[in-house]
Amino acid sequence: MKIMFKKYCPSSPAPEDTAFRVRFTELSAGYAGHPVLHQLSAHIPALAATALVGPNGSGKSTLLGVLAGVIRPTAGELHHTGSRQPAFVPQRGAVGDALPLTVRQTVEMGRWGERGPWRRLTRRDRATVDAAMERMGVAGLAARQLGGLSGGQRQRALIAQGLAQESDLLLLDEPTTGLDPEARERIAALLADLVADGVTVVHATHDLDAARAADACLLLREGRLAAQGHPGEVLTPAALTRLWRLA
Ligand SMILES: Nc1ncnc2c1ncn2[C@@H]1O[C@H](COP(=O)(O)OP(=O)(O)OP(=O)(O)O)[C@@H](O)[C@H]1O
Repeated sequence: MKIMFKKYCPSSPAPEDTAFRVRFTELSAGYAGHPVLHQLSAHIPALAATALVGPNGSGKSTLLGVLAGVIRPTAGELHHTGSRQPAFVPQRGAVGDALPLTVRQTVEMGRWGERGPWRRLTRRDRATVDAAMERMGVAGLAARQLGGLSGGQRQRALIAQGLAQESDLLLLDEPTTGLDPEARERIAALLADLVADGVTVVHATHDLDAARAADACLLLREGRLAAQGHPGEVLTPAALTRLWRLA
């Protein structure tokens, strides 16, 4: 099993490097005594949005964890063309309501990878945090407790934490689940803006409209890749019926 981060060299990208941000081959992964992903081979296109779609338990979050580097593959190859560590935004429900954190403190945690949790943030760190909050439209909520926000506000604060990591690869676990249509649209528009600005976005989703708006789609079934390609080709009525009937 190999995991590789390629050194970033903007002046002379190899031709293949411009095409994908992550590529994996025969990738398997899971939890102690519980294999989940089985021999997946696919790539995540660079500077594009990729949707991970599949029924509950099909392995979307596990694949995000592998791409984020928090779950170690048990077999296969994983090749990153970027040199920056991916930024991972977990499911909103995984972030405790009871945590006594303000929005600003939450977003500041995005600098910990660079700074460490106990070091004072530099002026540049604070500017990065401010810019991330501004970008996600949560600057006006900076002093509010995370647990007291609406679902959409909280999701934007968590994405701002991801942005504060200044990665070129943003991984999001169900960023629009449980949100009303307006909040969903706002997040979809913000993610599209990030892609236009050079961020590669991968999001696990049950929201088929969000998946159809992506540039690429990986369809998972029981930890295996059922299809990959453009959402228009992958998310056909026949494929979706088959997938959910078998789920
Ligand atoms: N920490 C864990 N320890 C053991 N098994 C786990 C763990 N997390 C997930 N699993 C199992 O791995 C399998 C895949 O789960 P995963 O969360 O990756 O699927 P998913 O497609 O993201 O599901 P959902 O749509 O419900 O979020 C499931 O059988 C799940 O029970």
